[in-house]
Amino acid sequence: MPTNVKMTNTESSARMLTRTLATLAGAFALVLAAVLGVMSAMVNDTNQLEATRQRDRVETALATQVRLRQLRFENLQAAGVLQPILNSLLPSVTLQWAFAQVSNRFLDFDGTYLVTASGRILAGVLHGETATQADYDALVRIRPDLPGGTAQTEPHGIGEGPVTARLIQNGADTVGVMTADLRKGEQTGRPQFPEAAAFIVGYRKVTQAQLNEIGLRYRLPQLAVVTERPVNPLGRRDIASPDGSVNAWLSWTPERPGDAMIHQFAWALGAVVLLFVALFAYVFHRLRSAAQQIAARESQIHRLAGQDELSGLPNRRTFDLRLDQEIAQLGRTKSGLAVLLLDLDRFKAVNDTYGHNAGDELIRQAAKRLTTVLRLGDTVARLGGDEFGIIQTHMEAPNASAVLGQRILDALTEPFEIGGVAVSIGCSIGIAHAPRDGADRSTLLRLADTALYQAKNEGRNRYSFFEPQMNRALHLKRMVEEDLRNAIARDQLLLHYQPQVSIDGSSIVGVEALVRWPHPEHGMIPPSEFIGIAEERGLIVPLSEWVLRRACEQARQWPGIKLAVNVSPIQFRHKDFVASVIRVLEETGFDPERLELELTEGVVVEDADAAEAAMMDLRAHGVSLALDDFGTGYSSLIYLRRFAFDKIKIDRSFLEYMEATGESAILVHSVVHLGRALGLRVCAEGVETAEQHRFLQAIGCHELQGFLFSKGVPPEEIDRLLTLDRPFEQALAA
Ligand SMILES: Nc1nc2c(ncn2[C@@H]2O[C@@H]3COP(=O)(O)O[C@H]4[C@@H](O)[C@H](n5cnc6c(=O)[nH]c(N)nc65)O[C@@H]4COP(=O)(O)O[C@H]3[C@H]2O)c(=O)[nH]1
Repeated sequence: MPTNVKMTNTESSARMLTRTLATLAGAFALVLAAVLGVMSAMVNDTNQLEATRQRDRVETALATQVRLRQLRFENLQAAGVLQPILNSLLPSVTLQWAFAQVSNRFLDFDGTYLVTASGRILAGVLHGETATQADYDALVRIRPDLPGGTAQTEPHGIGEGPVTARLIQNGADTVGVMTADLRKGEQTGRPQFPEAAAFIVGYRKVTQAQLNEIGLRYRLPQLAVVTERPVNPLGRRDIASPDGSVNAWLSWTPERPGDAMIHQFAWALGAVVLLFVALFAYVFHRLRSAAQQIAARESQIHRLAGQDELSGLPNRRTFDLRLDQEIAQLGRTKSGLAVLLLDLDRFKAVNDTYGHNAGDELIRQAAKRLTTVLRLGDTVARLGGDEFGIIQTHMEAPNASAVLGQRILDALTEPFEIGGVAVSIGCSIGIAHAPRDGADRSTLLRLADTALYQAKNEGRNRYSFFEPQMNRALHLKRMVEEDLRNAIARDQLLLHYQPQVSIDGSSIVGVEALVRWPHPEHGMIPPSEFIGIAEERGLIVPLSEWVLRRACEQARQWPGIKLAVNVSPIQFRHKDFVASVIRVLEETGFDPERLELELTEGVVVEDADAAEAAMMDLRAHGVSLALDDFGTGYSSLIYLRRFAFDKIKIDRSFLEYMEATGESAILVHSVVHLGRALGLRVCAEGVETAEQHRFLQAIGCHELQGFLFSKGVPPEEIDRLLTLDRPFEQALAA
């Protein structure tokens, strides 16, 4: 929000505190985030490193298994056990026997085969028994790169040199298949001929017991073969199926030393965070109390200096002192002085709409403008809220305060820019003169206040001078207000009802409730004299609720006709208005379809959106709406279209002048046509003559109301009229 006025010290202290705290909180959050970030990175790195190591250990474990077998071969060769089998062309029975000895004693496979390079078995042992070519061929189907298989490649897999192995998933079984190439290494000197033994092929089914043992030895927790792919790539190793696809995995649970570390140090970390929080809370507390002390001292200084903190203007105390001083000077100079009391119009609306900061800014800007319109020696003070006081001194010319009043109005009606929004307000000013109206402070202030009240009543955005009759009028109003309050509380008001009649005058289609106040001393007071006061003095809401409740109770006994009730704009704008109507309808059991609320244009002019919402709400509950006094205000077509009234009531002033001026007749004619075109019912008010009746009937008006048929009458009279067949026959015949 742009601010042209210097910030007060209280504000600067508060802002300083907020900024310091924000910086502190930011630094704290940064340090904490950095510590947590570093720790998390460390934990991740450690976990990752260990997982990679584990992965390597799996490969080592598998390679070691192969290396173990290779060593055995080397030992067998070194011991000369293999030579006789390989070099001599033994008869097959002898070869089988010799090979069985070797494989049983030195090789721990489920099946072992001595095969030629083309895959023919020379000897074989399967589970301790003699194996056949078919047994070997079954193994070749699992691993086609074995001698005699369809794959063209050399046997390969885990391990280097003559002995290699592979893990294969065959159905539900995991099998380790190993080949030892007898042609490599020691055997290279051996004579080669096609049917010579070229490979020893062994296979073994992998069991969980073996995996457990390997897992234990190589620190690979839960090492197992699984058929569901483990998510963590560092916790699995593919096991290919014979066709090359991968549907099984060697899986283990990677160890997470980083997590273990964090668990171990969690308490220490918690303690550090707690320490930081405690430190932050302590600094926060110290800073806040320091700022509060500064603010309290500053405001004390302001008060002692007689200054209003928000606006920077003198405060009420200074204003009073200066006024006393100026009044004391009056006798010595010939010139008078004026006291101006000023209220900002619509200040509350700005505060409510844009918030308190906007309200404060408005006060500051208004204060600044006020100081610019004053002459040297005059005083402007902020008396509280949106109220300002001005002492105008050295008034040689009697109209000087009118000139100042106008200057103030001009200055304050210029739009203000608040938070980038142009805000228009106005002000009301009450002026009292000394010594003419009074010569002491309290009298002058009271009279200026009376004049201010008058200015507001006359429609705001104006200045009023105090005049002696204002006192009397005010006194009268206060008296009426008091009496009216009592009359409502003691149920002393009455309702009269004026019939609304069908266009041919034959029957009553509705009644309009009209409030009456039989005053014990002043007799019957008409509503035109007290509704305004009730609106001004905040009595309209209880009064209206009383009227609606009583009308609903009494009209319950008149089935089939409408009940029209007047609604004051102030009452309508009350936030609980719709709720109170619905509540009264429920409590009295009155049919909402029979209730018609008469609204004036004033209702919709000020806040059209809120009015529309309330009207929709009422209509949704079945209540109908009539636009009263049509023709006296804006008579805007827009209202008729937008607000979906059910009925318009042509103001009685039109009928009054109809006979005198042809123009009124044309207007009435037009309004009836307009109403009909918009699909509304049209009721003419103030029908006093049979001629008016005939005219309205001829132009297509729907309903009539007026003294020709009946005045507002007590409910008993409506009872009687409703029993008659053609209640107004006589009146119409006259
Ligand atoms: N000269 C003449 N006058 C006629 C004729 N027909 C009706 N009137 C008068 O015109 C007024 C019609 O009410 P309104 O326009 O709503 O005007 C009403 C309405 O605005 C207000 N009012 C009355 N009762 C209530 C109420 O309960 N609540 C509120 N908010 N306002 C009310 O006071 C106004 C005046 O009410 P009333 O004095 O009862 O005056 C009534 C009625 O007596 C006629 O043919 N000739």
